[in-house]
Amino acid sequence: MDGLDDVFGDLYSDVDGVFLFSPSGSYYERFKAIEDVDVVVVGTENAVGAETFVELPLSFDDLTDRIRFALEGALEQDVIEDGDELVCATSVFSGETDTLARVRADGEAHTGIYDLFVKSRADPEVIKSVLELAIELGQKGQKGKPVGALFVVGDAGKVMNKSRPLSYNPFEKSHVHVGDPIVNVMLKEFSRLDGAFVISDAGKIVSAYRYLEPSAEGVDIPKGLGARHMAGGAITRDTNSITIVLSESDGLVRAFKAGELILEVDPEAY
Ligand SMILES: Nc1ncnc2c1ncn2[C@@H]1O[C@H](COP(=O)(O)OP(=O)(O)OP(=O)(O)O)[C@@H](O)[C@H]1O
Ligand SMILES: [Mn+2]
Repeated sequence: MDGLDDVFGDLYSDVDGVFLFSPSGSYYERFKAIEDVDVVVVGTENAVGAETFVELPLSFDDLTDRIRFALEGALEQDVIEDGDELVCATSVFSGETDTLARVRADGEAHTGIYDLFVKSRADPEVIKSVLELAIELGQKGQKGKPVGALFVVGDAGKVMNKSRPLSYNPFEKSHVHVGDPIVNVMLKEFSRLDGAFVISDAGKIVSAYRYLEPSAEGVDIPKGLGARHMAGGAITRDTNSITIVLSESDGLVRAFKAGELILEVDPEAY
């Protein structure tokens, strides 16, 4: 008859690697001593001085986001390979390791979440705030009606040079930042109106109502998307910005980087 060890042991039997999320030093040392196991430490910092480390831009409250990010980062750094079976040891409740998840690395399932945060100029916290805001806008709309929005994040000086005002900029003399609850209300209100929001690397709202005029040459965005998405994609090739676009027509939130669509999120499924 099986004991619990046998049954739960299936979770970590025959794995190609172990991902330890923010382990304590002593916990990590115990794993290091085990033969034939590749240990990857994942966290916002490499506190244990691990040889193999994948850095998280944020700790990701959502467990699936946390693991997805680690997998994409590890694949990107060639720490693991497509098809590898992995066990992730992380904390959901206690701050200490209390959860195991077995996952398979799938190169095809690439969401772009790692590229979006780690390989961008803007502060990862700022990108996360804007992404969350767009998702929230997509879920709720503006007074119940679907709404579209375009946020350009990072390299704001250059973005301003590649755009022109459609109207008076309500953020002209203000020093407000994304993430601040009041600002989120303002951004939602202004999202009813035309044009793009321009946000600096550090999250300062530089402008609303910008009409983007990037060169669209060579930009390859999926067919069927209109002017907002074309401009949103193209500006990220002309500048070092990333864009987060909420579509009024299909309700999806998309992120563009270097002229390419790299992340697509359905706010309803989030
Ligand atoms: N170059 C641009 N810069 C900033 N905003 C733009 C630009 N082009 C279009 N927009 C904004 O996008 C809005 C929608 O335009 P359009 O329908 O062509 O885009 P779309 O990509 O189909 O977006 P949606 O899926 O939301 O309909 C416009 O009303 C305008 O506010
Ligand atoms: Mn449209």
